[in-house]
Amino acid sequence: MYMLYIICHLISTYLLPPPPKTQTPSSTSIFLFLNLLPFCTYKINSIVRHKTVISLCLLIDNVSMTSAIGNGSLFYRTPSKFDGADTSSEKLGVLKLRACNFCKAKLLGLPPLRAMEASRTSHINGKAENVHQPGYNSNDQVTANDCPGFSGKSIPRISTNGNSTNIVWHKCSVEKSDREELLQQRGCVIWITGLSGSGKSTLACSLSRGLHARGKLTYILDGDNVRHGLNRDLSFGAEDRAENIRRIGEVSKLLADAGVICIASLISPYRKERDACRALLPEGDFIEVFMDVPLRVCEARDPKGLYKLARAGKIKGFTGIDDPYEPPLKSEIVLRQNQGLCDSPNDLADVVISYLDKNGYLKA
Ligand SMILES: Nc1ncnc2c1ncn2[C@@H]1O[C@H](COP(=O)(O)OS(=O)(=O)O)[C@@H](OP(=O)(O)O)[C@H]1O
Ligand SMILES: Nc1ncnc2c1ncn2[C@@H]1O[C@H](COP(=O)(O)OP(=O)(O)O)[C@@H](O)[C@H]1O
Repeated sequence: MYMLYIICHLISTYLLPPPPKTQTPSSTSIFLFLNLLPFCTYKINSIVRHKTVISLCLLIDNVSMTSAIGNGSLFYRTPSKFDGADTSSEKLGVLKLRACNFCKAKLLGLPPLRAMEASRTSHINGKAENVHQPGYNSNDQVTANDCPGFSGKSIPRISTNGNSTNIVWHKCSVEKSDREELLQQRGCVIWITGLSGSGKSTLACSLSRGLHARGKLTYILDGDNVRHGLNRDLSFGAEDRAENIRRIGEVSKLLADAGVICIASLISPYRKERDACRALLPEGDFIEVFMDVPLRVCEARDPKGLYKLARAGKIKGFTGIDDPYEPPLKSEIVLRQNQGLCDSPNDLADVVISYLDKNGYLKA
């Protein structure tokens, strides 16, 4: 068999015509075919399974085929970066785009993406729904949603959501679980609630630092900070607070879907709105942390002087003073003082990290 390969190789190298000067797509394909033919006869059976195909893809795309197969046998010398399967398939015309993606994933050690068929459950309005696409064929490798501009046969489901009419949910074959595998963690929301001065922001920061040190991707949505941008239009009136909570809940959901461990720290004084945020996420992915610190402790801390202003009547509707705070009834984690003393922020963060660890959020 090896002899046969060597003979074919010699024929390919010395007897086949020299590379064409003009590189038209048809001459390119014919020339490539002639040159690959002897090689294929040697290992036609294993070419799909064997790493040869991996090497071929890379070699074809990255380096001159001249050095790979024989002297002057092939003609394209492409840039050394592997920046897209379309480029290589366009140039060579023979290698399947999917094969190239597979090879690239193999070489980079990435797990292959699941087929579209396995991923048709989606969350719409917080409810798991089966995204039904009429005409969807499980054998289709590309759907309209996967490829904008593709005029396939599936008719998407049009829906109405609040004031948004005629909207369509677009799905992509790269899903939450794919991102989680990449990040080696599970996307979730840690929702820290409590009075002003109870230590929400401090805990959020310690937690983020602790998780970051363990190689986990986090992002903090702090009420104060979000009110500097996205929620700058909102006041501290009941309706606006509810909207503040709702928006942060929606952004948290997106971050969790991105695979991130999202840390939301805001007073979020209303139980109903907090529970609505919980309902946006799959079971277990909303972890409520209640900073159960008495008002007198928060007031004694008063790091921003706001309690003083509120007591003096200079701030109206201050939470805990003249605006309500509804403590959670059943949060996953309650952090309270021990014999009148607060644990350090790092110790409190460790409690949360242990919870995440125990419940499998720190691995994919
Ligand atoms: N009226 C009133 N009540 C409570 N808090 C007030 C008020 N006015 C301003 N602040 C400052 O705003 C921070 C709270 O913002 P949040 O977005 O977390 O509040 S809420 O969830 O919408 O209730 C809060 O920050 P924290 O102390 O970090 O909680 C206060 O600094
Ligand atoms: N675990 C803790 N023990 C003692 N003091 C704390 C603790 N966590 C935070 N603090 C202090 O309490 C004050 C309020 O903390 P902060 O994180 O800003 O609360 P919040 O975000 O809930 O308003 C700050 O002065 C902070 O240093």
